Amino acid sequence: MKATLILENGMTFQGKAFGHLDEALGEVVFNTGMTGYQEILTDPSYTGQIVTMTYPLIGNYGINLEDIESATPKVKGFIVRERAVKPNHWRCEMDIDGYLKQHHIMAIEGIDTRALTKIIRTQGTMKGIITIAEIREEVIRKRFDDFQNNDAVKKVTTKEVYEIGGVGKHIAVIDYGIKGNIIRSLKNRNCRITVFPAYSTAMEILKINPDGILLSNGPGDPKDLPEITETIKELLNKKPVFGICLGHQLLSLALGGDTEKLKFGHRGCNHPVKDLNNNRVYITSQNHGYVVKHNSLPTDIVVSHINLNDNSIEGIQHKELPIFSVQFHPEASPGPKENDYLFDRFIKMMEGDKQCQGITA
Ligand SMILES: NC(=O)CC[C@H](N)C(=O)O
Repeated sequence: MKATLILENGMTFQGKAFGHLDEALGEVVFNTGMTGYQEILTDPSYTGQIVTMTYPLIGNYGINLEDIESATPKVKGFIVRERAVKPNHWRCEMDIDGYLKQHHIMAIEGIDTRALTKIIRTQGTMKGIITIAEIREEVIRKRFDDFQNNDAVKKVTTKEVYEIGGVGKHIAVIDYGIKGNIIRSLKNRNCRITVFPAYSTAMEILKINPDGILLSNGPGDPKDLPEITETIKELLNKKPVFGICLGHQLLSLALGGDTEKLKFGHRGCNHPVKDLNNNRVYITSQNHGYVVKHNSLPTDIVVSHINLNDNSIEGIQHKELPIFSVQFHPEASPGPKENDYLFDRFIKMMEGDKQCQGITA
């Protein structure tokens, strides 16, 4: 069945529908990962976004029910150059078409994703619609004008507090739309984990007397979450804090910093980041559209990580207190696993290891 991708700038692309045959409206972003489409589809940080994959063949190893980052796909829509119709892998349980159909996610294939990515890179991230219908110009305009994504965290956060047993450090994890591998990374380190809904109060969180607090990744603009930022302010100074992606952005706002939107974001598995603690360059997994602004942070905070592609801030650390955060994904999934040393750093920090606590530049 024919389908059209309509961009906010008026450009259209013709392709073929797959997955749920209907319509999807969202912010069009691109991901440069060559593999990892399952993890990408199910990463809650993509809530409200239509993801286009720059790698030209998607779906070739099919879908299994292990490599998922949350129970269901969270992308609003999916764009590929070519969909593999006959997946082949020993763990493959179904094909991508059936999977997206089952979860009502609209997708389009046959799109020149290279041209589309170039448009986004030059003009910036913009909204888009994928549809099998003919929609009138005014209706399209109205849909774009009405589109909002500021309640995305509310949609994906856990509704209830839940606990995962363990004999190690007790971590209060605040779920803004958490990826499964963050939990697995803590579990692998024997942590006892209590997961809280995004809008939990500082009192509720501190009541369990955790050894440390992890602020998770999540969708949307951190500035749409002033209440959460206030809660984080109340947590600072009380417990060691580790923030990842949205958690890093919210922590930065709570510390008095500022964030802004990147032109087209960072989404992929091979972004070079320098850890200024040890001067090593790591290859990181990324998925974000917002970033902490340079020179916006108070003097007791140092920039600990820098993106080597565009020099943007990739991590911060408090000079005195056990507080640090990164913009990229130490839990990988998809992408290189070489950054999971940061979970070890968090554990050491909770054990009172001062060396992990702030760099003196
Ligand atoms: N992965 C994330 O946590 C993304 C953070 C935020 N939603 C952004 O796009 O910048």
